Amino acid sequence: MAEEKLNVHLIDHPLIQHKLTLMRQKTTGTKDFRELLEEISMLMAYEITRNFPLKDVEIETPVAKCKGKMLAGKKVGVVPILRAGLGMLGGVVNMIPAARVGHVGLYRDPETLKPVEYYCKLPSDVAERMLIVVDPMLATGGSSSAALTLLKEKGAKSITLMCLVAAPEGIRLVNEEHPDVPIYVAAVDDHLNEKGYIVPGLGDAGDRIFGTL
Ligand SMILES: O=P(O)(O)OC[C@H]1O[C@H](OP(=O)(O)OP(=O)(O)O)[C@H](O)[C@@H]1O
Ligand SMILES: O=c1cc[nH]c(=O)[nH]1
Ligand SMILES: [Mg+2]
Repeated sequence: MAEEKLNVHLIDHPLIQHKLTLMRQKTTGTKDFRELLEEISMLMAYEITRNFPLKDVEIETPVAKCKGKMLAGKKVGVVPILRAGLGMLGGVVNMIPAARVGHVGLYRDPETLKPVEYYCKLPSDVAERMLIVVDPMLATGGSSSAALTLLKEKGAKSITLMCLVAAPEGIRLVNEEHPDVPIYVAAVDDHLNEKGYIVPGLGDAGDRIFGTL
């Protein structure tokens, strides 16, 4: 992938790599898996928001008046892709507590690997918000791409996609269908297997988060 010009950013902070390795291990149970995903999501949100614009404000401390900085610009919306995206929601909202939350429900048909939509509820001002779409797994890219298409149909203009583990196939598809959407990932894995699972990946994220294995 390295030589291609792709709209993808790897967030490979040592804490994230360590926690992701723990998540990948098949012996890691639901409680730890969920906690680690929330912690990584917080760290990724911290990185994604690094270039958020600031404005000067005048404040008064208990000691003196002074100038400070506060976030300026567009308000944020976080959109988890159900179910597994819910595992990343808490971490992002911890970092951006004023964010509104929309939900897009999609599952991947196990035979065709195509996304099937079953739910959509978004903030009414979605066109004015900077949306962060979260889903731990970007495999074929079908689910994320369908979610981005749906959000654009509903008026979204500014979207970032944040995934934990991606396959090169998924990055390529989302880049092709949504070149305007930057993708942030904690790892780019090797390939997809014949069932569309990311290799080495971490298995079925939704099942590991919710204990439905
Ligand atoms: O890139 P793709 O090939 O579309 O695969 C990735 C999708 O598959 C998983 O969801 P799943 O269908 O397992 O639903 P779930 O979150 O309800 O478990 C995952 O959370 C993504 O949404
Ligand atoms: O590896 C994969 C691929 C799709 N969905 C998952 O949860 N894991
Ligand atoms: Mg699943």
